[in-house]
Amino acid sequence: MTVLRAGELSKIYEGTISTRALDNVSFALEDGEFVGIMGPSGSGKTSLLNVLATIDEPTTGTVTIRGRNPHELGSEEMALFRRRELGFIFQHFNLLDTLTVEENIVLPLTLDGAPVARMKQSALELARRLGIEDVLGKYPREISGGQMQRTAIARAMIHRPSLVLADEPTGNLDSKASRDVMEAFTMMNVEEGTAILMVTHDAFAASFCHRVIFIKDGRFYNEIYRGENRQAFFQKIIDMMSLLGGDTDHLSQVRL
Ligand SMILES: Nc1ncnc2c1ncn2[C@@H]1O[C@H](COP(=O)(O)OP(=O)(O)OP(=O)(O)O)[C@@H](O)[C@H]1O
Repeated sequence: MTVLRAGELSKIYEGTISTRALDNVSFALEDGEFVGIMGPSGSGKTSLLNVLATIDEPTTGTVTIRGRNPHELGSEEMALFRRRELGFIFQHFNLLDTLTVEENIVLPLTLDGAPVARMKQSALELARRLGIEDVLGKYPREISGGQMQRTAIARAMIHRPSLVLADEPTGNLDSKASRDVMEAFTMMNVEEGTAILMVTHDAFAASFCHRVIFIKDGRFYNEIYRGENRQAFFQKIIDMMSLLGGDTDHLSQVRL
C-alpha cells in the first residue's frame, strides 16, 4: 500500500522576487520503504519536507498520506492526524529541556491521556532497543547528541506512526553517533515496518536508505536504489552528488 504520495507538488514563495522552490515534484513511498532525499543547497528539500509534513501548504499539487489529504483537514483534525499518523525527527532534536528523557519519550502518549504504567513500560522497552535505558532519568542537557537523537527517535516511534519524516537527523552528530542513529532508524524501519522519508546532506546516512531521490532546482532529478551492498551504494551516492554539483562541502568524509 502507498503510505505517501506527492502529486505534482509546486511551491512558489511570493515576495519582491518570487522563488519557485518546488516545480512539479511527484513520487510515492510504499509501506515499509526507507527513502532519502538529497540535493544541493537551495534545491528545495526543506520546502518539500515542510509541505509533506503539513507545516506549509503547496502552491499547487497534492499530498496524500494513507489515502487522505491532510491539507484538506480542519486544524483540530489536522493536529490529531499528525500526532497519530506521523513522526517527526529534526536536526536539532527538539526535545523539551525541562522534561527527562523518559518524559520526552512518552510525551505523545501523555497528550492522549494513556495510563502511566503503560507509558512507562512502552518507554522502557523502546529505550532498551535503542540503547538509552541508562539515561531515562536524565535531562537532555546531561546526555550526548547521539543519545538525544535516539530519544527523539523513541518519541517518534512510541505512537507507532505509519510514516516518519526526518530532516537532517545526523546534521549535528559525529560519525559514531551518526552510525548509532542510522542503526536506530533501520531498526524502526525493519522491526516496526515504519516508512521513513529522510532529507539529508550526508552520504553516509543516505547509504542506509533503500532508495535515494535527488532533486535539483526544485525538480526531480534522478533516483538510485541500494541493492545488497551499502558500501557500493555510498559510492554511487557520492558520484551522484558530484554530478549534481552545487555545494560539495557537505560531502561527508569517507566513513564506511
Ligand atoms: N520562506 C521562504 N521565502 C522565500 N524563499 C524561500 C523561503 N524558504 C526557502 N526559500 C527559497 O526556496 C529555495 C529552496 O529552499 P529550501 O530551503 O527548500 O532548499 P534546501 O534544499 O532545503 O536547502 P539547504 O540544503 O540549504 O537547506 C531557495 O532558493 C530558498 O532561498
